Amino acid sequence: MTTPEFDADVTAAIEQVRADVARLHGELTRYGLVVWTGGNVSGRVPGADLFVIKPSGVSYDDLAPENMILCDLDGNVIQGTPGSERNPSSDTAAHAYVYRHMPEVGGVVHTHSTFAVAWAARGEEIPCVITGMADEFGGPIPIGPFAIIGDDSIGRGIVETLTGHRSRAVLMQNHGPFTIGVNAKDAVKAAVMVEDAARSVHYAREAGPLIPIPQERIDALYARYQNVYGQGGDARR
Ligand SMILES: O=C(CO)[C@@H](O)[C@@H](O)COP(=O)(O)O
Repeated sequence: MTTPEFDADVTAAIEQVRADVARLHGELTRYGLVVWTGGNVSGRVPGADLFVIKPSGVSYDDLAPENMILCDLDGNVIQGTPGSERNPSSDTAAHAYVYRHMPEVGGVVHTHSTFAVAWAARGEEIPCVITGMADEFGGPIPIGPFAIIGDDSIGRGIVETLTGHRSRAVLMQNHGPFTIGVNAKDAVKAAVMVEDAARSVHYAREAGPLIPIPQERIDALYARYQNVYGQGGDARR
């Protein structure tokens, strides 16, 4: 089998995304967002119609840049590249669909984080009742449709739900959260923050009625957080 040739810039970009995606899977376990081999992270390769995703069902302890899987935007594994001997993630078609239809997206993450999955099991969006949600998601975290795993269904549900929506997270009904970002790290951050919001709002609602935040306040909080919070060189600026 021949190894495909990429120019120097694309080759360097592929290596960087492989390293980032492999390392970022460790953030899912660090924040308790997955058990066993559940969940996955992918990253678009800048300057190429390619993305990198984890191999299916491989222990997080064994993930490394060289066993990440390089795919085209149709979700086809690029044969002859490192890792291509394994099957890609179960959700490869979903990630690929998002990359094809949302060109601004550079990273996609899926987890089975407990509280977000509980909201997904009820098919209930998470209301925006804490400033942390206004900051990070600019409003409620929406529910996406029930979708079968393995074809374009999940990806179509993500794109239909998040296109034109401020949220970078969607709770796919009966399944769990998928998040998007300008890069893989940004999508992982959204996965961490959606679980934090799901947990806080769950406990708040258990204890009593939720106090809504006026829309103009949500808008102001979101604008500040997206444009002022952090450092000027942050990826989302
Ligand atoms: O949710 C599902 C399957 O139901 C998958 O995302 C999860 O099991 C992770 O699968 P992969 O190891 O990425 O193939």
